Amino acid sequence: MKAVHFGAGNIGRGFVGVLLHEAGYELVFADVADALIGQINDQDSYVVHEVGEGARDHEVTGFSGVNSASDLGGLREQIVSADMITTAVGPRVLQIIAPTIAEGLRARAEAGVEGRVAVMACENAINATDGLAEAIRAAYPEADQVAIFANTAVDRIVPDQAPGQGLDVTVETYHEWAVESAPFQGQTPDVPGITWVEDLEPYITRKLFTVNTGHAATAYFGRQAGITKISDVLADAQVRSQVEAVLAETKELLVAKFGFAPEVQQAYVEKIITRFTNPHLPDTVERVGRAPLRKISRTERFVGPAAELAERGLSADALVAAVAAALAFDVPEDPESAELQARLAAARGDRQATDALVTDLTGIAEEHPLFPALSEVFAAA
Ligand SMILES: NC(=O)c1ccc[n+]([C@@H]2O[C@H](COP(=O)([O-])OP(=O)(O)OC[C@H]3O[C@@H](n4cnc5c(N)ncnc54)[C@H](O)[C@@H]3O)[C@@H](O)[C@H]2O)c1
Ligand SMILES: O=P(O)(O)OC[C@@H](O)[C@@H](O)[C@H](O)[C@H](O)CO
Repeated sequence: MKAVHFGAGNIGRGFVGVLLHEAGYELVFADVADALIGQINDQDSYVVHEVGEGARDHEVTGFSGVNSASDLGGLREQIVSADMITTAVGPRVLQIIAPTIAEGLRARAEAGVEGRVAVMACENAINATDGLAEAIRAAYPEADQVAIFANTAVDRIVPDQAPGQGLDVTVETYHEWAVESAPFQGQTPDVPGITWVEDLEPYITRKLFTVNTGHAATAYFGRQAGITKISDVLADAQVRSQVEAVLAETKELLVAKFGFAPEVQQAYVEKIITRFTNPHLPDTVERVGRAPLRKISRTERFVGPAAELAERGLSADALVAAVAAALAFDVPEDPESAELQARLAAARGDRQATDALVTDLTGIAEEHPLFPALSEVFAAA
């Protein structure tokens, strides 16, 4: 069995790669980072080091790399003979890789390969595979004849890796990979690390609006407090209470929307806070806060739940405070942070312009009940 995995970064090597290797898959990493692909092809193995309680090392072997920008022929060949295609490239990159996957699927159909290849986007976004599938179908309308598309939710904290570590990856012990089973019609691939679920929506929404909402709030409030390491941030009593207030709001929504028992959701929140405070995990507010434009967008971890709370007449004050902290995320090396700061600077002092920015960046229109609160924080930014 062979899996082609797009994105040989933290989650690619430290999560999807190791679970597929342990399920017996040969791995082909596709990435645009030439030096990384060179390293992958030079090495026979790498190690995934878990840190924290119950940690152990996992050796990954049986992999190769293909440069998906410069070796389109090689990539196409790999897709023709793959049993699975996974991605961990970032939600906004899916549109970029879709035409390449479409080409591979077309070649697969032309070669008459039997069996459909499973395509699963492993990104922090609701229904990421649906978006990828739509873009693939736009380039190759017969894609469903050769591929099965399934949405997933992936959860494992994998920080940026220290330079000089080669391909080895340091990760937390915890991991969860939930995938919707329905598209496979009873024939789900045999991957012991995957939890198959009939309805993914509660899983992915709860993951995004608890783990990622809490994580991003920790990063933005933590950076404002001048703290760099994620595990240090929650030792600050004020930041901790801000993060807890944010998670109390998303808890209220998740309990009301999906019927999770309040005590079960509270236990989930507490477990997640323990994961954030793992002192052995070298994670930073800059990594966790990366791409703030994506993180304050309409369906994402702050505005997504805040909008639904406001529509239900419930408070979203803590989430709005987290958006305010996100607007203060000024990290010039992060392209989205640089763009955010430039756009805020251009609008500053002009209420019409800052209000227009609210709608442009968060997708919240003037008539929405969340608009007045967002209007205030954008005007103050
Ligand atoms: N790191 C985590 O803790 C974590 C956990 C769960 C989910 N995720 C999600 O996984 C995805 C990847 O995150 P990450 O932390 O591994 O990021 P990363 O930056 O470590 O890895 C992304 C990789 O994608 C590659 N890439 C970029 N554009 C590409 C393209 N056009 N074609 C092929 N490869 C391309 C990059 O070169 C890089 O190697 C994101 O959606 C993220 O939200 C991350
Ligand atoms: O990857 P992002 O940028 O969507 O979010 C940053 C972190 O919150 C994220 O990578 C978490 O570590 C991960 O989602 C945990 O499962």
